[in-house]
Amino acid sequence: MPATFPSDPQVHHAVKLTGVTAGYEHNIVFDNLSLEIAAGQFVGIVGPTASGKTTLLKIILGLHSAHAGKVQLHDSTPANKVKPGAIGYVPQLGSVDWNFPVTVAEVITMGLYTNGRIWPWLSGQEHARVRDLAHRLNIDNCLQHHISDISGGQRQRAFLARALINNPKLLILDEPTSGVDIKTQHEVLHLLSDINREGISIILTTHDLNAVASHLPWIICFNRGIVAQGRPRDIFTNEIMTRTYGGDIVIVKYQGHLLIANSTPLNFNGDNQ
Ligand SMILES: Nc1ncnc2c1ncn2[C@@H]1O[C@H](COP(=O)(O)OP(=O)(O)OP(=O)(O)O)[C@@H](O)[C@H]1O
Repeated sequence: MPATFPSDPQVHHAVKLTGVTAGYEHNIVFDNLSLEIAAGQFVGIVGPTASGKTTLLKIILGLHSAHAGKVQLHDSTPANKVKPGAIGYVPQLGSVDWNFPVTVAEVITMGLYTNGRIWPWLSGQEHARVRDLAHRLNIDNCLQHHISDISGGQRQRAFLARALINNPKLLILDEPTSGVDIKTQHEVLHLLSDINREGISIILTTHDLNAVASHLPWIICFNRGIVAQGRPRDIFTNEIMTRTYGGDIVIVKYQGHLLIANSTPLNFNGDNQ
């Protein structure tokens, strides 16, 4: 198993972190972190809660400043100098206020305002782009619906369309598979694979280990630093899962598939004890 994604001088990087230390006031979340993600990669970051996954995404996005180290996007650009819109970001949808009075079309259109523009009118071309993206993501029939009146999977697609509206080269998603059923999780990951095949680099975080094991080509196990990274079949081992999560995860190989389960038995009430 390669320790890192092949480091080749010819490889263009979507993201390169060198010796990055980051955290909040007295809480250092990770120290001296180096990470390279090649352009065109589709990477899943997994790890226990509070292990620093969102903090890492915020550092890449330039939403949070590192205490030390260098953050580069697309080979040489300092992360905070990247053109607005060059990175598409889908935040954790758990943090969104669904009572906010906006329609799906307005959510998608908001993506156009990340570049600091203030005029509210869309050109004919921009209207067409909103419609095309909605069609592509199969939400064209709910463009005028209020965001509280659509399903979790449709909301995820609406925010994905918002992130894609500026044709980003890099797409970053924080837990895009949370809060939706297993079928929708697979649909979202299929959709992301299609988007990745068009040349967009993708980085996502997730707690859905089975979903990423079957859909993503490259996994980073993260717990306040990189525990391991590689292809799912090399990463989802009992040894690496124990190092990442402690002792609660077991891996079962069944008919050529990896099944990842919580090893803590349930009692009669269904509560973990
Ligand atoms: N805005 C903040 N201010 C202070 N501490 C924070 C802030 N955001 C996160 N933290 C702390 O930083 C650590 C890492 O949090 P982070 O959200 O990056 O973890 P995570 O792996 O994304 O968690 P989860 O899987 O639960 O979303 C935690 O100890 C958390 O309490």
